[in-house]
Amino acid sequence: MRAPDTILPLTTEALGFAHGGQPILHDVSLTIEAGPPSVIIGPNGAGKSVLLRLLHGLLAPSAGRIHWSGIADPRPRQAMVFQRPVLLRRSVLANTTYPLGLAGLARGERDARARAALELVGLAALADRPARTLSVGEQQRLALGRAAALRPEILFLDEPCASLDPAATQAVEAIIAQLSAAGTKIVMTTHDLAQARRLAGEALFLHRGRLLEQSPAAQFFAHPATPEAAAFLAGALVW
Ligand SMILES: Nc1ncnc2c1ncn2[C@@H]1O[C@H](COP(=O)(O)OP(=O)(O)OP(=O)(O)O)[C@@H](O)[C@H]1O
Repeated sequence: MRAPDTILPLTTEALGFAHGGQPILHDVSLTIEAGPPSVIIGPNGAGKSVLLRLLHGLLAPSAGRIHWSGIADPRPRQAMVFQRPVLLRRSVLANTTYPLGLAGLARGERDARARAALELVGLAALADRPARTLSVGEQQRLALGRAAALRPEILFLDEPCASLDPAATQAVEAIIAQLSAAGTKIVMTTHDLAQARRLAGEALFLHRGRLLEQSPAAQFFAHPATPEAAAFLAGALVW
């Protein structure tokens, strides 16, 4: 049977996550459609990373459900990049081909895809370097290239620029914008409001484990619907 063309939209119904009796996310119902990046924002500890991990399937919900469109297994069609990438003690190229091997691609295809991805993230010239000798910014670009080589339909990014300086952040944002323009659905977290304004097509505002708003970015930033979001946008100390 032919695989469906898309696994989007992604919907959640009353999604909840608790750990050790502590509720962390409550009653999160959202729909993620194809299109420009969906950016999850909110104060530290709001549950942004936990939500991303639930959506990617790394954590199991304690309540509610996650539904992907279509009948295919969504796992091969999604990828995730973490705040601090875990790189193998191998070359930049080998780090990029490794997941392609796990995905079952033939050697020639692995190499071609990996080299194209390294080109995209500006690391083609460093293909033979041990990955762990890269700068922090280069390592994050490698993580993005490695994920992009899998050609996911949806790419989850957890604070992709958390430990980067402005130049490295700009490089990563350019890659994100390029992937998005080429049709990859980006779902990312950030606590950097300026970054959210630059990248977001829509904003999802999380506060103390609840999704208080999901709206088009222009609307959210100009007219937040809740006092919590308004205070957060105004730079008040919100937690
Ligand atoms: N895998 C996990 N299992 C149990 N609890 C977790 C897990 N990951 C995070 N938590 C807890 O869930 C709460 C929300 O954490 P989370 O990392 O999702 O917040 P965040 O909004 O991403 O914050 P930050 O901006 O600081 O990264 C915290 O209290 C954290 O300790």
